[in-house]
Amino acid sequence: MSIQITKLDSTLADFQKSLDTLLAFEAGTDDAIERAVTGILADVKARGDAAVLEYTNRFDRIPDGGAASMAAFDIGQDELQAALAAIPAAQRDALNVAAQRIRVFHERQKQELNGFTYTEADGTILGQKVTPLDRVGIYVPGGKAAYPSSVLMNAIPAHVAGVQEIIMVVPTPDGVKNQMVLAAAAIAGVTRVITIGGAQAVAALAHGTETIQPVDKIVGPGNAYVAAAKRRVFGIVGIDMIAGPSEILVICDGTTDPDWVAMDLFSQAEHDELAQAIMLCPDADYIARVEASIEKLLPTMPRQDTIRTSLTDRGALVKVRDLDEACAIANSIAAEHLEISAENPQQWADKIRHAGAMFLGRFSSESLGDYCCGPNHVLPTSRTARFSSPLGVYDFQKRSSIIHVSEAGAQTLGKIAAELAYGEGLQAHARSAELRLNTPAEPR
Ligand SMILES: NC(=O)c1ccc[n+]([C@@H]2O[C@H](COP(=O)([O-])OP(=O)(O)OC[C@H]3O[C@@H](n4cnc5c(N)ncnc54)[C@H](O)[C@@H]3O)[C@@H](O)[C@H]2O)c1
Ligand SMILES: N[C@H](CO)Cc1c[nH]c[nH+]1
Ligand SMILES: [Zn+2]
Repeated sequence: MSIQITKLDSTLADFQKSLDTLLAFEAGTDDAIERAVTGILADVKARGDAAVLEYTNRFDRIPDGGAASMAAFDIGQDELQAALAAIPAAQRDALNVAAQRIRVFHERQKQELNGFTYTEADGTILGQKVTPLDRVGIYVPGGKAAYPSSVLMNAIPAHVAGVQEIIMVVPTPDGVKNQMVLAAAAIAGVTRVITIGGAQAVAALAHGTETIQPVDKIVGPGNAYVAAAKRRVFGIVGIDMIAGPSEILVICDGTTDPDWVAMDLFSQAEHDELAQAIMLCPDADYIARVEASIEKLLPTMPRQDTIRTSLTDRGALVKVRDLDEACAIANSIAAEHLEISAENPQQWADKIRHAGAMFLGRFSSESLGDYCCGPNHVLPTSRTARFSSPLGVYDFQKRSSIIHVSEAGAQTLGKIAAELAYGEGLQAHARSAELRLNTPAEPR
């Protein structure tokens, strides 16, 4: 069955409109999903564990009539270690190497984020103290596929930041626990694993229940229900970002093997029917070759229905005037993943301002970044890369300002503060500063 992937041409008058239509998707804004999530959040807040239990039994199709109590969803450290010991050695080795590379990258990130202090001539000390969050919830998606790599990507930066308690939630559809997910949790040092998912898990982490203590922040990707729930609990807890369905944008100069590019597009399309996969290229012949590769390779793919829907609904092959224009379009799309599959990729990367992660050169397939390069794979989607960043150590830390004013400093700063406070009509502020002056000023 041939695939109808959208073809756009940037030289045509209706190009921008067609592109906007293709991109018009916002995670967590579907009305029906919003209504369902609002109900679930309120119910879990009101009824706690009983509601989480009911929703989990129903949405995750827990067998044998469902679990009788929340205890059934808790996975102890023994079970995590047993899973680590039981998985094939090749999987264990791959997880360990990936974990180590992710740790090294995030340790480097932590060094960049250290606090600082400096002392002024009059002895006043100013600075910034960085402290980890106490307790975080990490959401690991598990509805359509299991993601051991997402366990590592969420938990390792939390660990590196110094978070003491990492509570992981992950749904187990049909009650099936993925052993690699449990093994990854053992490697990443997760404190507690609870096999619940969706909006009910987000609600439990945010509000707390009889058996789950509320966390300070919830991080991690998920489907539209998870995204909508995170949006709604923001303020009660912190959230990292809304990381929704995956996206890939490939800028290609037309010299990469077209099979490579086709498979790179598939790699994100296979996540979700709502995933987005787009290629920008100035060479019409090459675009036709990529299309032929898509046709050739799709029947070989196990998840071809998902890929087909994703490419049909949210995929595109775009003919651009040149790579400069490709970079401008890439900035407006602000994709989660941007591959620059071209000679001298750095010259084009210099022109990119908005992308969750950039993969430079034809050997940097996005799939390597998903698993083991080291940088985080939890990335902003739905054009939010314009204002947000990959999940990182900074998401698990906060900053406190340090202000230690000397007596001499209080003389200079007191006069300035008082002047500004009177200007704002705030007497107490002004007097508080003036009382510390060696030569007290008369109240104004
Ligand atoms: N950005 C990233 O780093 C990243 C990484 C991995 C996966 N992803 C994305 O995460 C998403 C994972 O989605 P998923 O569905 O596989 O797993 P998920 O864990 O996000 O969602 C499964 C849960 O959704 C809830 N749900 C499903 N249907 C429902 C309904 N009708 N009503 C109420 N709740 C319902 C259930 O509670 C279920 O447990 C995909 O879009 C994938 O592309 C992103
Ligand atoms: N590409 C996903 C982020 O959009 C992450 C992932 C996990 N496993 C495979 N891929
Ligand atoms: Zn992926």
